Amino acid sequence: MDLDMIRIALPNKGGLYQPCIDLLKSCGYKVKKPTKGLFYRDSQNEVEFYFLRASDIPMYLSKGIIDLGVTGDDFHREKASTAKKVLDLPFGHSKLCIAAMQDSGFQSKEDLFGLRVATSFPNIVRDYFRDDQMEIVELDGAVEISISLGLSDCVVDIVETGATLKSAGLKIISEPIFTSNASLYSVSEPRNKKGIDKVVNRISGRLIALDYQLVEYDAPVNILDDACNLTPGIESPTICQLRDDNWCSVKSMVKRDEAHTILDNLQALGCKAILLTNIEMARI
Ligand SMILES: Nc1ncnc2c1ncn2[C@@H]1O[C@H](COP(=O)(O)OP(=O)(O)OP(=O)(O)O)[C@@H](O)[C@H]1O
Ligand SMILES: O=P(O)(O)OC[C@H]1O[C@H](OP(=O)(O)OP(=O)(O)O)[C@H](O)[C@@H]1O
Ligand SMILES: [Mg+2]
Repeated sequence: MDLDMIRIALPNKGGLYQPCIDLLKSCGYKVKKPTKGLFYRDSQNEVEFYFLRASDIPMYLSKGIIDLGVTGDDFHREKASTAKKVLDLPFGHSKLCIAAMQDSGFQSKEDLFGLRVATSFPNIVRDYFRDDQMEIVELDGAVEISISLGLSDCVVDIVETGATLKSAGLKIISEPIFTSNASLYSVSEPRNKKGIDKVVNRISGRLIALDYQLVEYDAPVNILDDACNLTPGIESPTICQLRDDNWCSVKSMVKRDEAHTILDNLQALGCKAILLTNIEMARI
């Protein structure tokens, strides 16, 4: 084992796979899953990628076998992992919901006491219901079909849009029991903290870059204060004098989801040559 290399676990398939690859590539890592293999080394950046089941990544982290891993918060909780959450990632948003047949008549958690519940998250379900009489049927996947096959009376399953449950003739009962997204987790006692921090700084820089855009515009000096109030930036806007003394050029970071409203308001103030661009990477 090369101790200089940081070992990073990524889900080998499913909904988290491609967003993970895209995120790491955008951070400058060379990462690809070999057609048959589960390992790829990026020597230049001193990292090794291991492609594992999302549900197994918490265990590898708990045992200190890998340094960093991306998985869902639901699996982290289910496996009672000792890994430390480092970053929330902007994908893999889902909920664990209780569901039963549309015509079952079940309306609340209490209606399910003593019955059979099928799930891939037995520990979360046990903690939620706290009912010794309930039978928890553990399944690896395709949980939604277990009721119509006669294996269970209800399920606790991952829901994003609800389309899977709907097409299986199921309805959601009560509030979600767990809300999840993909996160970057770190081993709790790092052997190479410097190396881990380097990776984490790149990824958090990319997340900031995704959250913000760069606005540049020319403002008449008499409205400069008003314009800067609209675009205060993170530290402070950059201001350059134009050749024409009556005008300044301003550059500032703005939140992506506020950018277009800010552009409307800058234009209404009398600013010109307003440009909005994406940020590839940011180190704040
Ligand atoms: N439809 C979805 N939308 C958003 N996140 C999801 C969705 N399905 C699963 N996830 C999340 O992705 C992670 C991996 O889920 P899952 O176990 O389904 O992986 P998978 O690779 O699809 O494996 P499997 O083939 O066994 O289902 C979980 O943390 C889960 O919360
Ligand atoms: O609410 P929805 O938008 O329908 O998404 C939820 C479904 O997505 C996941 O399945 P996935 O796509 O991973 O397929 P899988 O059955 O192979 O896990 C999950 O296991 C649910 O079945
Ligand atoms: Mg899946």
